[in-house]
Amino acid sequence: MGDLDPTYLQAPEHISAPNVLPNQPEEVSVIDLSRLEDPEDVQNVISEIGEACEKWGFFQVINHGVPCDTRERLEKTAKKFFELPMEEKVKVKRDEESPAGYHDGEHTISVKDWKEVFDSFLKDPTVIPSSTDLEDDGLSLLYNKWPQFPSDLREASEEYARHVDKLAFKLLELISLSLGLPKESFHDFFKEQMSFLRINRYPPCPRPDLALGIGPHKDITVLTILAQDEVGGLQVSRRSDGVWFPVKPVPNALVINMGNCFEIWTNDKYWSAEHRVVVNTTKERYSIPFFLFPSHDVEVKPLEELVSPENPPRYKGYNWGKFFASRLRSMYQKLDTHTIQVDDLKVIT
Ligand SMILES: O=C(O)CCC(=O)C(=O)O
Ligand SMILES: [Fe+2]
Repeated sequence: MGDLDPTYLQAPEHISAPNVLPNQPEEVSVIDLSRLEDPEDVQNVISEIGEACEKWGFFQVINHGVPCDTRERLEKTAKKFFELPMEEKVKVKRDEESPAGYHDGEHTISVKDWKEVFDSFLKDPTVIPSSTDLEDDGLSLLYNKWPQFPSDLREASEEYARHVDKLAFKLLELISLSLGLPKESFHDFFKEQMSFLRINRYPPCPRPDLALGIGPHKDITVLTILAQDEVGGLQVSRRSDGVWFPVKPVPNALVINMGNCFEIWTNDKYWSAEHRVVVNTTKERYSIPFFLFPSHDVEVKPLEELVSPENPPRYKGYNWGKFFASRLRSMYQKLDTHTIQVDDLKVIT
C-alpha cells in the first residue's frame, strides 16, 4: 500500500462510503426488449422506458439484439491489446489531431481517473468543426488511424459498434414515442453523428479509498450504451435525493444512461444520472461504453414540442460540434484547468 500519485487524489466527499446503498434499488428497470415482438406489450415497454428516464435517468436492457459473441470477441481482443507492453500501446496513443486511440488516465473534472482507455469513432472519418470559434464554419475530419492499430481489434470494434448503433436508433424511437413524439423525431440529428466506442480497463488499485476509476460526472451524450463485466464498480446517484447505489452487473445486459442532450431536449423532464466508478485492490474491470453523439451542426436546445408558456425553456441552446471541440481542447490542457462541462453552457432563463 504505497503512496498514490497525487494527480489521482479525489476530494474525500467524492469517495466517502456512508452515503452508498448496499444494493441497486428494486424498482430500477431491467427491460426485456424481446417484448417488443408482442404488439400488445409494446406500449408497456415504451411507458417503462419513459418512467425510467424520468425517475432514474438510466435502465438496463436484455435481449437487445447485440449478439453476445460479438461482445465477447471485442472483450477478448481488447484484453489482448491492453496486455501489450506500454511501448506498444503508446504507438497508437491519441493526440491533439485525433482523440481516437489509446490513452492512460483521463481527467474527470481535473482529477486523474484510475483507468486506461481505447477509443474509436463509429464513422471513419468523423466530421468536426475545425475550431471552437463560433464565427468559423470550417470543418475537419477525424480518422481512427486504424492502419496503425491491431487489425483484430479493429474488426471486433467495428462489428460491435454497428450493432450497438442499431440499438441506439431503436432506443431513440422508443424514447421519442415515450415523449408523445413521432417515432423518428430524433433521426435527423444523427446524419453525421460523432459517436464513438470506448473500451475502459480499470486496473486493480492499491488505494481504492483515495482514487476512483471515474470521478462523478454526467455523460455529455444523447445516451450511452454500456457493457460492463461481472466485477462491478459502477455507481449511480439517485435523482430524488442524490444517494449513491451500485449498478448490478446483469449477464449480457446493457446499461442505458441518458446523457445531457436528453436532459436539455426534454427541458429536464428526463434526467441524466450522475455516476462514478469505484475500483478495488484485486480485480481488473472492463467496461465498453458507446457514446451516442449528434452531428456537428446540431443545436442542442429544448424541443419546441416539449416547451410551453407554462413550461418555458430552461436552457439556452448550444452548438454540439463547437461544444465537443472545446471539450477536446480542454482535455489537452494542464491538470489544474477546469474541463468544460455542459452545465457551464446551460443557462437557466
Ligand atoms: O465503466 C463504467 O461502468 C462507466 C464508464 C463511464 O461512466 C464513462 O466512460 O463515461
Ligand atoms: Fe459516464
